[in-house]
Amino acid sequence: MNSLAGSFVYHLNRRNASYPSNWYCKSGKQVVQFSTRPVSCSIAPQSLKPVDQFRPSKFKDSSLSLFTEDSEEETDVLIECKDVYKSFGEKHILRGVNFKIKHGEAVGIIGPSGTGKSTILKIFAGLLTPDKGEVYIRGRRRHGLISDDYMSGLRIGLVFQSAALFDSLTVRENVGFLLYEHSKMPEDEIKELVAETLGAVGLKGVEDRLPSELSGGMKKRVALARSIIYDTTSHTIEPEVLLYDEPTAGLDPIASTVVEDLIRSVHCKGEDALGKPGKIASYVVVTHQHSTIRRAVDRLIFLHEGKVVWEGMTHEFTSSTNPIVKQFASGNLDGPIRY
Ligand SMILES: Nc1ncnc2c1ncn2[C@@H]1O[C@H](COP(=O)(O)OP(=O)(O)OP(=O)(O)O)[C@@H](O)[C@H]1O
Repeated sequence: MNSLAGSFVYHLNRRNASYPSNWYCKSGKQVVQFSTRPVSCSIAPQSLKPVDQFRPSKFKDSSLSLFTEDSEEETDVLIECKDVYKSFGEKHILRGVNFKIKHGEAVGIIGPSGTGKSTILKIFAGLLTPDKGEVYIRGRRRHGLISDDYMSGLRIGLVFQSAALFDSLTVRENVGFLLYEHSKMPEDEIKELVAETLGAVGLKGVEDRLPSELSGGMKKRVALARSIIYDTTSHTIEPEVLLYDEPTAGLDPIASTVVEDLIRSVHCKGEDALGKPGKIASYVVVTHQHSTIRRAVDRLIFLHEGKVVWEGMTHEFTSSTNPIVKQFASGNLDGPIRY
């Protein structure tokens, strides 16, 4: 697994794609670690609609690539990969990846190690560019990096494998980081919002702790809180899509269940720990864990040797007759997947 140094909600902002390695937040504390600016990409402030009423807009700008078909099915598509290729030097990782994720879906991307699952998430987030092929987000072609001007307004949250909290900042400062740094919200409102957001992920009374005083599972929940918090005073909408890279890696089975349920709870079809409807419209989880596959997602996309080899509903996974899926599901050493 490739893990990035910084990881949370990313602001896609062309002017500030990177920070110097020694970097200080407003409070004067050194937070370093970022090679890439934390972004909470915001999809153009549109009229706020409940997520179940949302349909992607059509754009008139002819310089943007659009879906050519105008069917209801196409307008429901949130993310589309069309024949995406990506190599790192001689390593040809993605070799013609095609799939669509619809608005509102909870999708898992699974497959053997090194097959390019995290690479796909990074392409969605604009941290990497495909060598060939196209990625569309809400019908708008993602040409390049987080600097994509026209993607301004798109909110994509990332929760990476390591919680990647700033060690020198308290939980409150970590969760409220973007608001302290980039919003005009008064500090007491941020404090209140941070407490509420931590409550939504089932964590109360830990605001003044440092990350070193938390368990692994708690850190992941703090990272999740950091990715779902947003400036309630601005016109931007809540995160459109959250991308989770191995959110349960390294957790014991019970801590995994807590995180899996949490992922469900912040989805618009769920209910958070405070009993409120979740705010995340759609999410994509990259995982190896069977419990996460079963519990946290509805549909699966199976990647092998750089291509999608199977797609299906989660309940179809264990009964699939596809030899690659069968081997992966059973953990058998014999089969088409070679290590
Ligand atoms: N920036 C990079 N530079 C060079 N190689 C890279 C880079 N990013 C990824 N790779 C390589 O690409 C391959 C795919 O990596 P990726 O992390 O996407 O796989 P994965 O399917 O998520 O793997 P795992 O399940 O083990 O986490 C790996 O061999 C990795 O070493």
